Order: sequence, then structure tokens, then C-alpha cells
Amino acid sequence: MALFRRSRPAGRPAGAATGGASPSAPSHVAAAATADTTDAGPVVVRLDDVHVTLGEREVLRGVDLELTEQRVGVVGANGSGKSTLARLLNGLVLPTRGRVTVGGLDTAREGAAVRRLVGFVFTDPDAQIVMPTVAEDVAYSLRPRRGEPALDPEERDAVVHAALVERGLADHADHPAHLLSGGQKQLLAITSVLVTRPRVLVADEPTTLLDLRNARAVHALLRGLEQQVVVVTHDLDLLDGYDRVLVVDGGRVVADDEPGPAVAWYRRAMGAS
Ligand SMILES: Nc1ncnc2c1ncn2[C@@H]1O[C@H](COP(=O)(O)OP(=O)(O)OP(=O)(O)O)[C@@H](O)[C@H]1O
Repeated sequence: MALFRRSRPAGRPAGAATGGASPSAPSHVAAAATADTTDAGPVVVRLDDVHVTLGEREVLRGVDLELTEQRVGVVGANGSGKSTLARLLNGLVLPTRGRVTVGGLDTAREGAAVRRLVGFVFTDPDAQIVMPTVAEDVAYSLRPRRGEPALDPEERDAVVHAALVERGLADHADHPAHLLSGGQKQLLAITSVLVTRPRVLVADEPTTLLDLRNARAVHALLRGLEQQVVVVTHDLDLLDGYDRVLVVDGGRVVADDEPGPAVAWYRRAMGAS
């Protein structure tokens, strides 16, 4: 792919809630999630000359970005480096060269604090559902972290219940998580991430395993969140209304624009229009 002129507009600033009130998190969770940045304004995600080598292969090659928008989409061909880029944002992958910061926190040195700010949703919810029942899985996210007091069980259960009600999963609270449908599992995985109230949510192809109706439901959920959202997807139509779309190719961000021009450029580059 040829490099695309980077004409990214400023985009709508993040910070303003777009609806979808979150269940109230216990005070220590909320405090942990916001301890490292000011509450006002967006969390600034910065990548400075980031290179990532995995095995013998340089998967990302000199990525510079500053993300502050409420809704950012990431698209690109298979193997282009999208997942690697997404995983950098909460320290699941660290740069081989360069630096990634979130709210001023360096992912390489302050990974735990970064992960309180940035929640991550995987493609396959089975990869992130860890407890036997639906309610237990959400409660697991509220376990005390190092140096923090454990939650009062009643308070924890109330937070879990509110989160399940909000996502339409309350009737399944005591059901085995592995018996949920694919769409319900992804909702559970997202609920378990959101219950800790991250300020940024990164989702790596969260709808790839879902049918059209569930895919749309998950995208609608992501759209309505108060958090900043960065979503990797092959589902180009669902990026309508996003603030910014990045096109990744060969380990570089080759286009960076509003959804209309970025997606049109990507379709042309893929020979699909
Ligand atoms: N641990 C690893 N060791 C070696 N190479 C890896 C490793 N992880 C990923 N890669 C390679 O890095 C490249 C980019 O992978 P990545 O998963 O970021 O791509 P992607 O754009 O998300 O692809 P897809 O759309 O298929 O999910 C791929 O060629 C992949 O094979």
C-alpha cells in the first residue's frame, strides 16, 4: 500500500459522556482507575516512534500517534499489525524501541497503573472469562489489588448485580459462564472489564466471532460507553460516526482520518471498491 497523506482532523474531543451510565464502582476501584490522570478531559494515549519486534519479525515499524478521541477505529489487512498496536495500549505488548504512555504513565514501567486506566477486550471471550459462573466472573474483576483493601462482600455483590442488570445479564447471574451464547459471553467479558471503570477500553475484533445481530449489539454497546474506546475491526460499516479511523499496513499507520475518507481509502487499497 502507498502511504496516504495524513489529513486527520482534530476530531471530537473525548471526555463528554455519550450515554450508557456505568454501574457505580466501589470507591477504591474508581479511585484506582483515575489516580494517575486528572478527571477533566481525555486520557492522552501517546506512541512515540514505536517499533515492535516479535520473534524475527518487525511487526510495528515507527508508529507515532496521539489518541484523545472518544471513538477510534483501527482497520487493516490480516497480519498488518493491528492487534499488536492494540495490545501496546495497555502494556500487553511492550515496545522494542520507542515509548507508549497513557495518561503520562509509561506502559513499560508502570504497567499495573496503565491497566487500571485501560481495559482490554479480546476477540474470543473464552480467553478472558475465568470463573465458573457469570456473577463470579464479574466479581473476580473486583478482587483486591496489591496494597488495596478487600471490598465488603455486600458492596461487591451490589456492584456486580448493577453491572449485570445494565448489560441484561442479571437473569444469568448464577449460570455457568461457559453455557452462555457467544454474544452473551462477549457481553460478560465486556462487563467484567467495565466493572473496574477503566477510562479507556481497547477491543480487539470483539465482534469477529459473533453473528450479525450480536455484532451490532456489541458495537452499539461500545458506541454508548462513557469511556474512550479504541476498537480493532474488519467490520468497516460499524465505524460510521467514529471520530477517527487508523489504517494499518505493514506495521505502519498508513492512513489516519475521519471514517469516511479513511475507510474509502482502505477499500480502494484493498481493491474492494
Ligand atoms: N509472538 C509472535 N511471534 C512472531 N510473530 C508474531 C507474533 N505475534 C504476531 N506475530 C506476527 O505479527 C504480524 C502482525 O500480527 P497482528 O496480530 O498484530 O496482526 P493483525 O493486523 O491484528 O492481524 P489479523 O487481522 O489477522 O488479526 C503477523 O504477521 C503475525 O504473524
